[in-house]
Amino acid sequence: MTDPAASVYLYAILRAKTASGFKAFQNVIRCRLKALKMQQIFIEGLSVPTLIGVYDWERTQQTTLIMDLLINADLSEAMASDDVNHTIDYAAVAECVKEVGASSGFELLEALSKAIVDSLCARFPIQKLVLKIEKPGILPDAQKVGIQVTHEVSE
Ligand SMILES: Nc1nc2c(c(=O)[nH]1)N=C([C@H](O)[C@@H](O)CO)CN2
Repeated sequence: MTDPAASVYLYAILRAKTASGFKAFQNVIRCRLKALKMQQIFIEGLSVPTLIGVYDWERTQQTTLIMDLLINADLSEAMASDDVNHTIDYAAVAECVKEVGASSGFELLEALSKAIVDSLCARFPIQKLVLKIEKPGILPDAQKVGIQVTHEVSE
């Protein structure tokens, strides 16, 4: 148990005399531990130039995609140490995504998303990743089209 406050709650449970008191304290602990796991890093509106598209006219030059990333990770060590080496550096994440974009030439956003997810999860201690990829100005009656994928890393 990484949270020092959790031991306080545990002590409180041991002191709880009634069944309802015990349950209430159990719920406090559950909420507290859940909240501690809900640590996220995000990047919004990342421009990623890449060769992408099904049709010939899309493959004559790179398209700039816009990506949002939401990463669940354990940030508690960096919270305590204030050291960037103890967390997932979002600048490094952005660089990794741009590298995949620059070096790939997929037809589908789906295939590109898999390459990005694989690359990020291989390099960073990610628990869960939500990746949204937007392709602006493609359909005449839509501002943007795109996909969103969620990847959970099993323990
Ligand atoms: N689900 C998807 N549908 C489409 C994609 C895609 O990547 N995923 N791509 C295209 C074309 O490349 C589009 O950009 C131009 O029509 C079509 N549909």
